[in-house]
Parts: sequence; structure tokens; C-alpha cells
Amino acid sequence: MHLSLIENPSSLRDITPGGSLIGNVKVPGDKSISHRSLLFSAVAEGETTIEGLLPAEDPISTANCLKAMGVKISPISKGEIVKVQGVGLDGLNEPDDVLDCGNSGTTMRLLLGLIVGREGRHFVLTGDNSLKSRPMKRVGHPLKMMGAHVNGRAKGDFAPISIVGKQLHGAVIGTPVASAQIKSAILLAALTAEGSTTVIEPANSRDHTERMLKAFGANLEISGEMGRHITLKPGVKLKGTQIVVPGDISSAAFWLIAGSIIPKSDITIENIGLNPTRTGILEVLDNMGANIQLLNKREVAGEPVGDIRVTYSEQLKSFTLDNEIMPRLIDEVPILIVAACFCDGISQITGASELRIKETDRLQVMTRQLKKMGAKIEEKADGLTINGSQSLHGANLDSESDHRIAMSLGIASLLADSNSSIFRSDAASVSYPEFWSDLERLRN
Ligand SMILES: O=C(O)C1=C[C@@H](OP(=O)(O)O)[C@@H](O)[C@H](O)C1
Ligand SMILES: C=C(OP(=O)(O)O)C(=O)O
Repeated sequence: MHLSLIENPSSLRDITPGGSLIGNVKVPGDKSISHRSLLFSAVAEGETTIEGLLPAEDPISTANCLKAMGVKISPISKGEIVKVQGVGLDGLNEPDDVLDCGNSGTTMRLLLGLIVGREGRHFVLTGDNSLKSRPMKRVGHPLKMMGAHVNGRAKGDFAPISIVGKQLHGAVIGTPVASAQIKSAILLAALTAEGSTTVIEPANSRDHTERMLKAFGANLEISGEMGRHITLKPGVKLKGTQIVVPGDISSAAFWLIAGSIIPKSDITIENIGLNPTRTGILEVLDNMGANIQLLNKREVAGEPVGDIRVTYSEQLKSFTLDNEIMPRLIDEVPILIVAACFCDGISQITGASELRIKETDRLQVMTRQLKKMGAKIEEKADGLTINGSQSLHGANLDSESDHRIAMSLGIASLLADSNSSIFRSDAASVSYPEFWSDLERLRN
């Protein structure tokens, strides 16, 4: 056990570099699937049981919003099976107060889709300072094409967002970006619209909504390969079911990269969701020449799952990311930027402008923070150029309250030549509350 990781009350975390990462780790439940399991079971008939739900701040925001609209959800804690008593498609009460989506874009955007069709009911959605600065018109606009009444600051783009529920009508909607949040909001609104709705994506985004809506009994047809057409026909009641949530590949990504770049490391990550719309990171690691072994591949509740063993690779090749692969690894870009600092040659990231509208502007924040450690990174409008084979030095770092930045800087700090401290490291709790204790346990 390494004793160099010291937590103090202001969430300033000191990290002494050195050592390797060795052992097994079980990452918490997939965040995208956790949100969806709560949202869909809320409007199903009867009880749904959810095993492996992520007990982190973002899904808890979703649960709290649903509870405020009369949905009964049993306590969410590690290892507990969560039970949701659905209120049916006509349910969801008008809440007494504003619905607080916290830091979670998925909560706000999917909830918008779920509530816009609740006739005559009034809802206001808000969130923390980060969420209040993230664009919501990308969801409000297509929902208006279905007859929704959505208003907010900056002509409806920013929260607080207010909604007066209306009877919606079906529509054929092409989304301008491959975003699972936009697609899912439209499909949720389509559940109570008059007539069928088709969503056409420019490229395939993660498909957990399609898989899970089918498991709840929705009438959903999918045609085409890339840029699929997804058609939902309303008039079918969703039925409560049993859900098993696999581990989150976006959380596993920190160990996949750490194990590859930290000398002598050997980590086995158990029970990772391997949905092909999410495995871009494995494609990139394979091209970089990383030592990755896929073990025990199986199917659990409609999603592919497996364990992955990763061992240190002495010479990792640089990589390029473009808009084709971006939807399959969108949340893994911050930790891939760290990887780029330690491989041979120059890595190029393009087609990544969506990173600018996440919890922070992740291209700008990663550049600002890693430059404090001496990294050579150049920021472009839609990406970065990163020099490899660097030796980073310790620095006073700041997650800027972004969970993925906090964890990425934690891994970078392990390879610096002197101590670092990370301010606001507790941001990790948004998606991976036990990240820092897992890190401490794996250190050797
Ligand atoms: O649907 C989801 O669960 C998510 C979709 C992605 O966002 P976009 O839909 O904006 O690409 C991703 O970045 C986010 O963390 C979760
Ligand atoms: C972008 C993310 O989540 P959300 O959009 O739900 O805030 C994320 O988890 O990296």
C-alpha cells in the first residue's frame, strides 16, 4: 500500500509519483445505462429491479428528479439492488419545486424528452453552474418540431428551462450531431406522441436507449448501418423488467491507460460493458500497440460484457482521432490526451469540438492543466496536437470541477518527476466515487 495519497478536507489531493499499478479492479456501473434504467422504469407499468446501478452523483440527480415527480425508488447504495415502482406513461406528477439536475447533462436532456409530453403540467429544470452553461437548444429545438413548449435563458438554450407539457405529434428528425442525448430525448418524447417518430443520426451514437426501450417492450425499428434510422411507434405500454448494469468502460479507461503507460503495471478490470458503440478506446489502444487481453467475454442482459487485462507497454505508438471514431470514445478523450504525452511521436486529435461543451471545455482545460506540468500541447478549434515522449513535472493542478479531468490529472501525476496536488479532486464522485481509493489500493 502506497501512503503517498493524502486526502484533506478541501479536496486538495497530494500525489507522490512512482511505483506501478497491480491488481484487480471492478469499476462501478455504466453511467449511461444507469440513467436510462431509472428514467425508463419510472414510466413503465409495475416494478423494475436494477442490479449494479452506479451509486454516483449523476444518477442520483436523475433519481431525485424522478422522486420529485412521484416515482418511488428504493435507496441507491453500493451493492444494493434498486427497485423502481413505475407510474406509467401517463404518470409523473407536476413537481412542487424546480428539478435540480446537478452536474448531469444526461439527466437534463433525457428528462426534457420524458416530460415535454405530460399535458398541462409545468416543470422547471436547473443544474449547477457548469450545467447552466451547457447548450440545451440542441434538444429543445427537435422537441419543438414535435409540438413541445420549451423555454429558457438565451432563447431557450440555457437552464433554467421551463416546460409546459403538450400533446406532441410524431416527426422525422435528422440530428445535426451524433449525440445519444439528443436521440434519446426525441425517442422518449415519441413514446406519448400521436403518430410515429423517426430519428436519423449523421453517425451512430451509443445505442443503450434503443436496446433498453426494446427490453421494456417499446415498438422500435432500426434500419441502416451507419447513420441509422430509428423509428418509434407509440401506443405500447412499457413493462417493468430486470436490468443488470455492466461496469462503465469510460471509468475503466483510466485503468486501461494507466496500466499501459506506468512501468511494471498489470491490472485486470472486471465486468466491463463492451457495447460496440462505446469501445473506441480499445481500437485506439490496439493501434498504439498496447498489451490488452479481452477475457471472459459474455452477454449480460442484452449488453456484451468482459474482463480486460492490461500490462505495461514499453513503446506505445502515437495516435490520431477523428470525427469518425469520436462518438465511440467521446468521454475518454481527456485520459487519451494523457496517454499521448507518453507515447512515441506526435498524436493528433480532430473532430472533437463536442468536447468544448461538456462539464468544462475539456480541450482547453486539459491543455491548461497539462501545460502546468510542462506538456507540449497545441490547441486547435476542433482538437489538439500533442507531443509524445515527454517527461512531466509535478504541479499545482485543478480539475476545474470536471470529474473526467480530475481522474485524468490523477493518472498523469503518477508519472511526473515530482509531487503534484490536485485541487477539486472530489469531482470524481460525479461518475466514479471510489476512484481515489481504487487508485490507492492498486499502487505498489
Ligand atoms: O447519452 C449519454 O448517456 C451520453 C452521451 C454523450 O453525450 P452526447 O450525447 O452529448 O454526445 C456522453 O458524452 C455523455 O457522457 C453520456
Ligand atoms: C459528458 C458527460 O456527462 P453528461 O453529459 O451527462 O454531464 C461525462 O460523463 O463525461
